[in-house]
Amino acid sequence: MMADSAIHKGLAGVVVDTTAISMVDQDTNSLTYRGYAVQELAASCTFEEVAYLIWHGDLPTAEQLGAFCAREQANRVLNRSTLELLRRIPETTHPMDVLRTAISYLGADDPAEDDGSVAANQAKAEVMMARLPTVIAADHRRRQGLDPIRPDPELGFAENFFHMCFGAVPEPEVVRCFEVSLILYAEHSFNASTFTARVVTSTMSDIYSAVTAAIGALKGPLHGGANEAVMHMLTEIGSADRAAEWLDRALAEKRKIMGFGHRVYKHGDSRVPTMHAALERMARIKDAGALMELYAALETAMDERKGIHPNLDYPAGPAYHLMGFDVPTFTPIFVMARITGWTAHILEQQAANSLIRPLSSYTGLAQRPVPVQAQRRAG
Ligand SMILES: CC(=O)SCCNC(=O)CCNC(=O)[C@H](O)C(C)(C)COP(=O)(O)OP(=O)(O)OC[C@H]1O[C@@H](n2cnc3c(N)ncnc32)[C@H](O)[C@@H]1OP(=O)(O)O
Ligand SMILES: O=C([O-])CC(=O)C(=O)O
Repeated sequence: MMADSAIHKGLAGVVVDTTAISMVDQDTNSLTYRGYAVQELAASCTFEEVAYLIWHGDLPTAEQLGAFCAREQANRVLNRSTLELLRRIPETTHPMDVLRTAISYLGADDPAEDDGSVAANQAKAEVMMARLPTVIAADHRRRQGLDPIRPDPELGFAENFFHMCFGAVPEPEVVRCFEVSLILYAEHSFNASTFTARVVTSTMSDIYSAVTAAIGALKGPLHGGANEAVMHMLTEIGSADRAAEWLDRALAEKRKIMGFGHRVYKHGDSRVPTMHAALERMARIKDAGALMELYAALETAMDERKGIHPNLDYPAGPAYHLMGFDVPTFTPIFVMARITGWTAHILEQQAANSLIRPLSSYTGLAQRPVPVQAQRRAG
């Protein structure tokens, strides 16, 4: 094969493979999952329906959805050894590291014979989707010195997460705002964490290794970690009247403004209007006018100074804060949703695999002889 000697730093603009899972179109500023606009899915579907769609290519019938939800509900409970593991992880550990460890352990603890088949990996993906919220909620409660709450099989995926975190399910509008965020976070083509999962899969490694690596990639603040960083930033700024001055200083210090900019969307993130509307609903419910003024002031100042628009993490961070989650839970919630996209891509990569191994252009020293030992030791 002929080598392409051009350097594509960060693989920007490089098309590395095909996918039939989602389409991110920067020209029309749109995002579709299996051909459906994400805004329409967010308006009328449950997260469980969207998960099924991402995995199977079509929305489920009532019968398919019933069977899928029954499996999800049955898979939620953590076994004793996983609970023991969670108790032994230091309390100072970031929840993303807790999740990375938990998924890695789930793989080690999986009694299934790993034949790597589509059916086996689909079943493992379902188990991860069902168990991740239980791990995240147990860890959320541990930070407050509270015992875990068992999942409630009578509740839907989103409702059950609130139940396991807080021991209560809030009003339906809050649950719906949360569910909308999960739908928007579920899938986004070849983003850094999904690509990481595909790289690991391309070596014919196993699904748990691919998801563990993807969690590590998502944690960084240039990717999923930005939803936590947004909340820290808003807290640091404090109030709307300080936003412009704070931004000028941050830009002068060459800081990256969290929740703004995107590798693909240069005219605004397709998911932001839907998540912004959910955030506004949350702000009305929680009477959070001051936070919304600060949010708008920073957005306006960033547009005026740099012409850079918010990405999904900008409205998602404050929305999760208003829902009552502590900041370290924000990126794990992203994982709860993106597990669907990651595992769909792992299955797609397996179905038409080619080892992912790009080239690099060497800039180090020219070849030179290894000095004899006496010369080496003399320095
Ligand atoms: C769900 C998600 O993962 S969405 C992304 C979440 N991440 C963030 O919100 C972190 C903040 N954003 C960023 O760091 C970037 O916008 C990224 C990493 C998301 C995208 O980066 P890239 O595609 O590499 O854009 P790039 O860094 O080339 O930006 C182009 C220019 O805009 C500037 N820019 C882009 N985003 C930002 C930002 N958030 N704050 C300040 N300047 C920015 C860059 O400094 C660069 O300026 P320059 O040409 O003067 O050097
Ligand atoms: O696509 C990206 O590069 C990042 C992103 O928005 C996502 O993963 O949801």
